[in-house]
Amino acid sequence: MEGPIGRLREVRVVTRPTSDGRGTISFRSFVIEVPYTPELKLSVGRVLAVKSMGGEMLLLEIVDFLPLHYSMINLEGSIPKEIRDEVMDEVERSWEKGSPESWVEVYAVPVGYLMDSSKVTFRRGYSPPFPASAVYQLSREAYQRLVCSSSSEPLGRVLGDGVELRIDLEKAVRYHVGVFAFTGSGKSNLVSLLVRRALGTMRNLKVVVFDISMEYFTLLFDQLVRYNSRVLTAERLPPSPVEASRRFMRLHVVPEELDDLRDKFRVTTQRLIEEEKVRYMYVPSSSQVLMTYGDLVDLVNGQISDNYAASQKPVLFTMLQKLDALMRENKLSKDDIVDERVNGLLDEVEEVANRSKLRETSSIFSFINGLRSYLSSTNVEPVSEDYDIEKLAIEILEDSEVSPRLFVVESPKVEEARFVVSNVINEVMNRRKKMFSASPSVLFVLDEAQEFIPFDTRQKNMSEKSSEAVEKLLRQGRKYHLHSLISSQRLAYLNTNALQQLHTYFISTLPRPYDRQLVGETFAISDALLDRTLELETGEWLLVSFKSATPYDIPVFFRAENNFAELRRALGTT
Ligand SMILES: Nc1ncnc2c1ncn2[C@@H]1O[C@H](COP(=O)(O)OP(=O)(O)OP(=O)(O)O)[C@@H](O)[C@H]1O
Repeated sequence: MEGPIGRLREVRVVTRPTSDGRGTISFRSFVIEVPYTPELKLSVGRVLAVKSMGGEMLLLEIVDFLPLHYSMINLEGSIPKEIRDEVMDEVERSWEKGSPESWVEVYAVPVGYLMDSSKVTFRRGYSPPFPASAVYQLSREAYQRLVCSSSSEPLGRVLGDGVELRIDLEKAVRYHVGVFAFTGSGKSNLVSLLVRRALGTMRNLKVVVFDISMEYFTLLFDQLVRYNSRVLTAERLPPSPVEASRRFMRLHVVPEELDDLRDKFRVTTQRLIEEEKVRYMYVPSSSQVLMTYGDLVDLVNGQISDNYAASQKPVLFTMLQKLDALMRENKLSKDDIVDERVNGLLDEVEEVANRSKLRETSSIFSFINGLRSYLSSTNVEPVSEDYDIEKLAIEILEDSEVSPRLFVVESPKVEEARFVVSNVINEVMNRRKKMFSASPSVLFVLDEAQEFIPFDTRQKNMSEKSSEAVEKLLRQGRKYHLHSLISSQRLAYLNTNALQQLHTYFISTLPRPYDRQLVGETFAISDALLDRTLELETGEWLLVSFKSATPYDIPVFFRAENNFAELRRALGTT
């Protein structure tokens, strides 16, 4: 620990209603008086320690600070102007040289840890601090031990003191990651940086980026070149690689910062097309969405609860039992697509209906016939030799050194993107569940996540399906080594069940108080700390993590490395 910087003067408790309005939440805040000198260096996010009743040091994090001068405290408008000016001239001069009458009021909040100062060890807990006690600043080494993992390349530098921030990416990925910030704060830059670091440090990881804004082809360009990879587009490209590369480039915006690399991009894209790294993926139009066994069970259940004559209901229950037996026997899940195996079942149910002496005009017969004609009209065999979602799922799960590691799946049409997201995730999860091995690990990246897991799925086409798939991935994915990184502009628009599954949050400017309050409540962090995110510049982030990215759950403000700079370096153009 370094020498004392000041003394604890006051403890305040702030209480407010929770963001859902159902209860209240309180935060403690401390006021520390620090003597002012022109050399004094303070920054938001710095960690302090103060002696507590339990004998250990209580850790606090700075959320704000304000210089004060004794002469200004009672300098009200009732004092003649001439005297006010004279006092203020004096005070202004004092900031340059320091004065015993000036000090800095530092506001800090407890971060939920106590420190044994002799061994520099930390444990979770809270113990009330003694008022008027000396407050210390943590040494650089102690701070590093608190917030930095030893593994992986740095993600950036801590704001204020420049410590390199290294996080435990493997653990962060395992427990799912969220990136939340107002548009233009650097979300896609950070997401790309995280993908880059994850591929670099986790040798057994594959990454699948679902891209509706068509940004990641450029943001991860060097990574696509470096690793075996696939960029999958729903656009049919011309057969000639030169033409195809021109067309493909037209579909993508090369950011201004990389304008000088436009030619290099075009020529290399042509190579990627020749190597089949960039290729067309067949996506059935939404009208061709195929019925799953889950849909069929729902349909039969729907028939049972409809106004059917009582005489038909036992037959429908028999149909459910037979369906259940068929699924068990064939190890089918509710996400598997219905196929010709259902035909036999329909014959049996028809037989039961006949034996029950139901009238020929009974609606159950038209239900069975409807299902038969659906089965004969859908071609559930692969439509063609095209690369499709099934092939993608197979490649994602392929555990071989030569199989692709990075996939960018482009679909700018939101409804289609939801279809792709839900089908890819379901296909990968179902296949993985039937496998003996949980290798490789897979990270699914969902940018603009509000489109896939919206708060309200009722109004949006296909969003119920994508929301269900992503929620399942977030809940069950970890045991199958399937993980997720989601990014969005507004937390309020997202499905809250999904948010609770994320253990690591990167937050930049979130202008709406509700969004900040939601994060505060999820991680029990003070509003005052989250309010500081309003002052963050592009590329600056607050990292909060629960038992994952950092050794202890201490919120860290940092400046992320610039993804574009790394891209340039990798392309040898710096
Ligand atoms: N860490 C960083 N260092 C330097 N510049 C950065 C950093 N992060 C982002 N920028 C710059 O800020 C700009 C916006 O970044 P980015 O496109 O990632 O924001 P965004 O939040 O994804 O925006 P949008 O929501 O509009 O897509 C880019 O020009 C990028 O170069």
